[in-house]
Amino acid sequence: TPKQPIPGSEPDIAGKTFDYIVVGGGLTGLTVANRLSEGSRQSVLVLENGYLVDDVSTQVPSYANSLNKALMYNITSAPNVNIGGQAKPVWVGNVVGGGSVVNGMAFDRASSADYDAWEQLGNRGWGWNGLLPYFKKSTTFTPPSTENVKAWGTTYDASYYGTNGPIQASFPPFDYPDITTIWAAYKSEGVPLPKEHASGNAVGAYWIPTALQPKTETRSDARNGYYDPVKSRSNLILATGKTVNEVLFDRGLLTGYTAKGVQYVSRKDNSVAQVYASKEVILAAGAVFTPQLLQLSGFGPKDVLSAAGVQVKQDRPAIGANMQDHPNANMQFDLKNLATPNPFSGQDPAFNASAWAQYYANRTGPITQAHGSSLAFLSLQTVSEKYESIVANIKSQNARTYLPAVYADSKLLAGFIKQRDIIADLHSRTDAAVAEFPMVAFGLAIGALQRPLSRGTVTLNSSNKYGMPVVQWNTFQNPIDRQILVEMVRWLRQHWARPELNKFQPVETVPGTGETDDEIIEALIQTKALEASFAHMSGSCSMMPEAYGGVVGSDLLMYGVKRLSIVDGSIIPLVPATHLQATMYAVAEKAADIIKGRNSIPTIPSIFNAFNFFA
Ligand SMILES: Cc1cc2nc3c(=O)[nH]c(=O)nc-3n(C[C@H](O)[C@H](O)[C@H](O)COP(=O)(O)OP(=O)(O)OC[C@H]3O[C@@H](n4cnc5c(N)ncnc54)[C@H](O)[C@@H]3O)c2cc1C
Repeated sequence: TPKQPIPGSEPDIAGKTFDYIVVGGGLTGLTVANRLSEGSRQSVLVLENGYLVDDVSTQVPSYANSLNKALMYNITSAPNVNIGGQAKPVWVGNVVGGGSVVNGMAFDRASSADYDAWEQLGNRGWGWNGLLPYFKKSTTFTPPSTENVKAWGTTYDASYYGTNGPIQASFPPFDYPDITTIWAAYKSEGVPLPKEHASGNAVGAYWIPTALQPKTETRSDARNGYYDPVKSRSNLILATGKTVNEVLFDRGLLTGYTAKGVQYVSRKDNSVAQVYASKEVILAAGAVFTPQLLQLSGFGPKDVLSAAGVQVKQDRPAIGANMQDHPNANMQFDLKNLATPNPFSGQDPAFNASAWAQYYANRTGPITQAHGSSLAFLSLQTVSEKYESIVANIKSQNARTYLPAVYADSKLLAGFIKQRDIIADLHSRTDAAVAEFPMVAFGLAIGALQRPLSRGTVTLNSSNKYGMPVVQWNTFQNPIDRQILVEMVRWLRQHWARPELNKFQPVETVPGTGETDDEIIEALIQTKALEASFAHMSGSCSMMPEAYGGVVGSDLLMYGVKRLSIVDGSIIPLVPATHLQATMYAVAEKAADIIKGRNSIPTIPSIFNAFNFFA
């Protein structure tokens, strides 16, 4: 059971002014705060809703195999008619470190094509080449041990990783024996086997590191990587248990809206206070709460704001649109003859006790493992013989048909059409993945769709604007997403019928039935095996040109206002085919450089500034 959170000290911040205010002390917020407070010249305040939590559930890798609900928000999505009216949990960390403290610890990247797509969407400098230095800067890589390589055949190329970044990427000194059999099936299947997925070629079956501190075999996260080592800096203040509920603006006749600070509620006593930023307010509240905060502040679709009783400052349909994730089918196979140990061995109290004793004695054994180190990300060509017709259908669809109502906005629609063209291209290629199949040593066979065409929304709750926002993924609104997921189910069925896996005598139990597309989807719905999310919410305040429905530009400044930037998962314009954390560390590192760069320019005398001569 997690220990009670530590409220920490209550810094005296109310009414004060800082150079930067960072809203959200999660993965990206702590990364940016660390870098901006380097050199002790700039003051940085981080306001985080959660608390500092130190306990076994946040540190020991095997805990990452279950959901740490105590440290997450309690949110359920809106019901979705396309998945049988089901509402799904929305997983977001509510703790200092955010998602990095509760996530599954998988530490991987997408292919270069996924990031180059961001640049193609009009974001100069945000392609693979622009991000690679920041992937490196954020990370320290420790290669797998010689024994590990010998036992499992782990491959890697250290040159694509960093050597002294705050986040530790390493390999647990353990895997289950059956993983070798699972790998044998992939190898004989003829899928690509890249030596190192982090090279920009992340298509095929490959080994990935875990966000894991190799000396202690404990979680490496934004809290212990980016905050703890610098928390004594006098110019960096973290205030926990603070819920920011409004960005405050000055409004000048000629200058428009300029962010000047934020308002927050202290969870301890419900008191309300304001703090001010002289340089920038930086939003890092994540893809669910950043759009909510902007809408609470008067920026968003005007019907949504009005319905919730928020005065509209700017009608901005794009804020809360373009939301993406990785919807997935959780198939299950009953497997016989699992080797020992296997992921169920921990149910035996004696085995469990010895595993913990081994972990405490020498940091080895099953407790060191989170979700494992083996993944398969495959292209559409590998997954489906119908790939050509699927791509043709994407191109010939009327783009507006399968989008939420807010896409009546012509800019949002233009952005979607541009994204759709890129998706069609990536779906037709072999150097970008469309499907993830995590490799595990038991019968859970997940297929996660990597580049959906359906678009979700995050909007204020009209009956309680300060309550949890309405998250609607609109999973499968676009029938092509559904079709590809069905093809992935078929691919998994063929995979489990392979001779290399015969020893398990696999019997599909979930969904267990279904031959046609409709039958498969219906069976997945009935068995509650369809999930809307891989906890990879992104895109809800996208970085794109304004003409494409972007909310921030490639400088991360929000359009239409001044001194307000966004650095979290909401800026991802097109969700990449990967788990998100390594990407978000790189994004936040790059964001910090951009923000530092623009604020080190000598200040223009205010008289000129007021008239916007140099803007
Ligand atoms: C259960 C789970 C499993 C995951 N598994 C993996 C994985 O295995 N590998 C991987 O690569 N990625 C994984 N991820 C995804 C990854 O952790 C996220 O993409 C990443 O944390 C996003 O970073 P962020 O900074 O955008 O948001 P977050 O890390 O979520 O940070 C946002 C922070 O803002 C705070 N906040 C929100 N609203 C307010 C407000 N109004 N006022 C003050 N503070 C606020 C939140 O409490 C939170 O701490 C997982 C995520 C989850 C939740």
